[in-house]
Amino acid sequence: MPTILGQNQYGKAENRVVKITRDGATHHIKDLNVSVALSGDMDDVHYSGSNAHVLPTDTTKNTVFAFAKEHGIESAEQFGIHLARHFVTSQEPIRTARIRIEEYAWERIATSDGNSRFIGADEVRHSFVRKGQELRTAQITYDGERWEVISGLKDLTVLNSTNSEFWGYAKDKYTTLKEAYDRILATDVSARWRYNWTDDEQRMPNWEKSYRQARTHMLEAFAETYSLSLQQTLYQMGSRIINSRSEIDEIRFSLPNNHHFLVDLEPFGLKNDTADGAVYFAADRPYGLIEATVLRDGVEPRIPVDLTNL
Ligand SMILES: O=c1[nH]c(=O)c2[nH]c(=O)[nH]c2[nH]1
Repeated sequence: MPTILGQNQYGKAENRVVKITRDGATHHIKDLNVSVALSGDMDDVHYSGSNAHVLPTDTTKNTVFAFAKEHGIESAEQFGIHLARHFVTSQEPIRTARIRIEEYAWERIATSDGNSRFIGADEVRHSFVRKGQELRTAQITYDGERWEVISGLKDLTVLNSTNSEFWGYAKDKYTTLKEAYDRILATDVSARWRYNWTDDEQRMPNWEKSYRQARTHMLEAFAETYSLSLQQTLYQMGSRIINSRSEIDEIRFSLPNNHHFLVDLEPFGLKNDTADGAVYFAADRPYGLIEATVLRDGVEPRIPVDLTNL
């Protein structure tokens, strides 16, 4: 049966590019997922395997990161126009470039209520929380006598664009990680906290207020901690809640380390360091997974170690 080639396109999909621009202590973030699809005179590569017209998908990926560094990301539209024009005008066989962009929206971590102990909105200008993501959870158990209430949240995505380091760790012959003195710290917070309320209806906590406050304390501790490891930040977040909320005795966290790697743009003559306008590759896996319980001194741990069982 004779066959002919129909519509075809190719490129690198889902380039996760994060750009941090610094305006003094105030940082700005652009977080995009960029997919490139190129089409044109591509019969030969399909029919005979000749790659002469094929600009590698790897190159399209590099172009996305290099353009983010060199030309900036004013808007998804402007960035896409720039890329599409480049591919079509620089490679004769490429007739059409389709750039699809998803943009993740972030907002600054700021004080939500007057009585929290935040250090002042304009002092922490490098801390962000992803918009509209998290899920609130609750587990209530009653045996006819006593209650156990475990509340929590998951997928609360937060990011500090500075004030994070990681160095001085154990090394063996398999260690290749470079010590970091200024890195992005980002995680999707999963947390479960257990209330010490068990029976007295009169002394029942205000669940709505308690949730709001716990969330706020968590975000503030994340933003305010100068972090030497995600483990240290986790402990700060947990102890802030235990110390500020007398109704909560125990909190367990599961924190993926959402790695952001500085892209090596040296081959394109572009210096890419953390000083300003740094471009990062946001990797999705594998990821570090940091988990721990923080307890009020003297109480028994009761939240299951594996939060997926809750
Ligand atoms: O905050 C971190 N904790 C680690 O245990 C770790 N391990 C690693 O490779 N990077 C990091 N970062």
